[in-house]
Amino acid sequence: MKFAIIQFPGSNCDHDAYHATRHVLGQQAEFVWHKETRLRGADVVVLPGGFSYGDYLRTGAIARFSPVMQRVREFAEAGGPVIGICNGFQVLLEAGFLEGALLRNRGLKFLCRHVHVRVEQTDTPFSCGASVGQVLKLPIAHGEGNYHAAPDTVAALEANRQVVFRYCCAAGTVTDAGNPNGSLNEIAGVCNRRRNVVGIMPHPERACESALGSEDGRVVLESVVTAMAATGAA
Ligand SMILES: NC(=O)CC[C@H](N)C(=O)O
Repeated sequence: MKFAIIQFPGSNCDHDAYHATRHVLGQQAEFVWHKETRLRGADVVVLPGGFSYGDYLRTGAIARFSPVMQRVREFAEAGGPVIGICNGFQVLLEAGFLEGALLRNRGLKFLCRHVHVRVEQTDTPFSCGASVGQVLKLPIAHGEGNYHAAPDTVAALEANRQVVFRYCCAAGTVTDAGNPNGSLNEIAGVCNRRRNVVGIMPHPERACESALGSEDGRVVLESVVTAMAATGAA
């Protein structure tokens, strides 16, 4: 199975995503420069974390215009699995693949530490290997991770079960104490209505080996390998 890892100018978690998919999961992985207009037969698209275009204007606001994004849109519209991690999540929101926005963190500080998220939904390609209520210890590294949306949008996301990951405390209780950045409803990750596009603020690709302090992120990437194998893509 092949992962396409999109590289924007300023991406800095592209190599983490490559390492996790290629070396930890043992899958094929290829970098795809943002100016390219093909995805090289990829089965999964990863928009990695970083500071695309230096986070100028707004995070993800310039990257959404990169030529490759048209191809990513077609891929997603055809049902292909797409995950945006951190800055990738920001790009997906700016590009309108997902609803809402990521504001400056409550407290206005860049946060770099481990947090816990609870898996809320398992019928997405990036969570199908987990169980509902499973708690994952994952690192965050962001200045703009404060998920926000209009009240009716948040209500619709909840009603449609599009909140896939929620910040929680280590025991799995969802409270403000486990919310690092002020996100509404403790939202750490959402999916689109079709459920094939997922955005997540913490970094599962940086939590795939015990040497990094957690292997809990593996289930996110392994899920899509299992999901695609079931379709015959592997
Ligand atoms: N790790 C990242 O992807 C950084 C995210 C983003 N540019 C921010 O600081 O909000």
